[in-house]
Amino acid sequence: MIGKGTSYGAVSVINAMPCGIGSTIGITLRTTAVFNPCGQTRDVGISNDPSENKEMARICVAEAYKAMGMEEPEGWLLNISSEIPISRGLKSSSSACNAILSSVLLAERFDMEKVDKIRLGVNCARKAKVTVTGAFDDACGCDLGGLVITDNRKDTILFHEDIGEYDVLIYSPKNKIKKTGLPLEELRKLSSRSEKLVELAKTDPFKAMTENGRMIAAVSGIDNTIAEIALENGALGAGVSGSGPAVAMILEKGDAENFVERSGLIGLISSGTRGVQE
Ligand SMILES: Nc1ncnc2c1ncn2[C@@H]1O[C@H](COP(=O)(O)OP(=O)(O)OP(=O)(O)O)[C@@H](O)[C@H]1O
Ligand SMILES: O=C(O)C1=C[C@@H](O)[C@@H](O)[C@H](O)C1
Repeated sequence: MIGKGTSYGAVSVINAMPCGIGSTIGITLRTTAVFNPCGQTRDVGISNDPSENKEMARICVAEAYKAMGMEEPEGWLLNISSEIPISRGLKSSSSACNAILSSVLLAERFDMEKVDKIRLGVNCARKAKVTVTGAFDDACGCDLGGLVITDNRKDTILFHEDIGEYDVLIYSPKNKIKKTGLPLEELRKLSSRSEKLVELAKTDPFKAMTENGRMIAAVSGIDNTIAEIALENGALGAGVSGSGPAVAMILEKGDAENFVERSGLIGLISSGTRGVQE
């Protein structure tokens, strides 16, 4: 049977690299994976970025079969298609892990608890070395929606709540930032400042997002000017997402079009918050 899995994107409220606790807001950008166990070769296609590395996708398929206690078939076809640009800080790898695992489990008609599937995806990302902490915060934001705060050292959810509907605009430059070569030592020095944002995120996630973005941008040498322009023009929160270079902006529902006119910012990706999914 052919299996089709779907997951979504997320933007950062707190980057987990400094203190191990991270937070995200789920957004509506979508990733789809279609898995077909057939033939004699194992082929991966990433439609939105064909030259990207396929190792993580292969690991997801192998780990899904291991988790099901089944032998991986000799041949299969996997195609992933995503609205999320890769390696910009927009949780593309987490979303892809979730969608790929869902597609394989569905193809084999195998039931797995949602959070167990998310944890399996996080371990695939670790194995593929595309993450620093495992990014359980990102993976939960992508699959569960709403606002999540997680402890990535234990892969546990500390907080999960709906935040209502907002427009989300994203500035996603052409350059990619990979997980190798990040200033991890400098980022870890932000640990106590980052811990203070955890309580703030529960009551004012947009302010936490703004503060986090300023902190991460300063230490990583990423340009946060777009976020400051967005805030001057009425964004409720704005900042570098993940390790960048993308900048996410949260706006009142229905304000995106006027915001673009007011701010003069162009070439933004348009999305919205995604409500809590059980
Ligand atoms: N849509 C996708 N399909 C298949 N593999 C993907 C996809 N997105 C990411 N990957 C895998 O993850 C790697 C990129 O991981 P990286 O962590 O840099 O991206 P990201 O998840 O977009 O970034 P961030 O964690 O900062 O949000 C790619 O080289 C590829 O192996
Ligand atoms: O690779 C990681 O561990 C992470 C990547 C970024 O998206 C961060 O925002 C996230 O909190 C942790």
